[in-house]
Amino acid sequence: MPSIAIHPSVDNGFKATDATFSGGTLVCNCASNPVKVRVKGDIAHNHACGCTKCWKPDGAVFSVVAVASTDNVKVVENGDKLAVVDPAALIQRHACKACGVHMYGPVERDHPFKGLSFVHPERFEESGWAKPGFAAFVSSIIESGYDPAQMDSVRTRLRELDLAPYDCLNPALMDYIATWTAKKNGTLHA
Ligand SMILES: N[C@@H](CCC(=O)N[C@@H](CSCO)C(=O)NCC(=O)O)C(=O)O
Ligand SMILES: [Zn+2]
Ligand SMILES: [Zn+2]
Repeated sequence: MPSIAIHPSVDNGFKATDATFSGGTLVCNCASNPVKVRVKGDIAHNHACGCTKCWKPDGAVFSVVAVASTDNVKVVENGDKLAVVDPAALIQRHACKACGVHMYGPVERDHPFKGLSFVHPERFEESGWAKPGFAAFVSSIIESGYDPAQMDSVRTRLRELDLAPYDCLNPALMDYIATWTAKKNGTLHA
């Protein structure tokens, strides 16, 4: 029986990570005049995301998404093709109007992720970026139409791929968010 599809970058074995990867150029899917976004330095917190909002390639059940410092993210070509998908969202996902690929999503609001941009490393021209380390918002795939009866199989497959499944973010990021919140409301002192 074919195994459950998660995302093309992990389904048939992940291409090796390069410890020296230090960023590159994200390119959209347009055959002509593609949008190009330069990311300086490595990405962090790469993960599979099952939420309905993150961009997924055709046929993928999960997106693969990571963060970079917004200071290190620069639109270098055809930025006129970009539009914000949902201006009300925390992550201001800038998508190519022609092909739909999300190119970068800065967080600008007062939030623990302020100053970070969400990017999809599979759009790098270069290889060598780090493999996703966990799976977030797994239950959310049901919101995109996934059969709820298959969720045990999905989580089993994610564990096989070393993508520990969580229905929100992983403990490290949830602790980071809660620490920021506790400091902001004065419960925790810096
Ligand atoms: N069930 C909802 C969840 C959407 C959601 O909260 N997504 C997260 C993770 S995105 C990358 O990890 C999030 O932080 N969203 C903020 C935003 O989208 O602006 C659904 O599936 O839609
Ligand atoms: Zn495009
Ligand atoms: Zn998401």
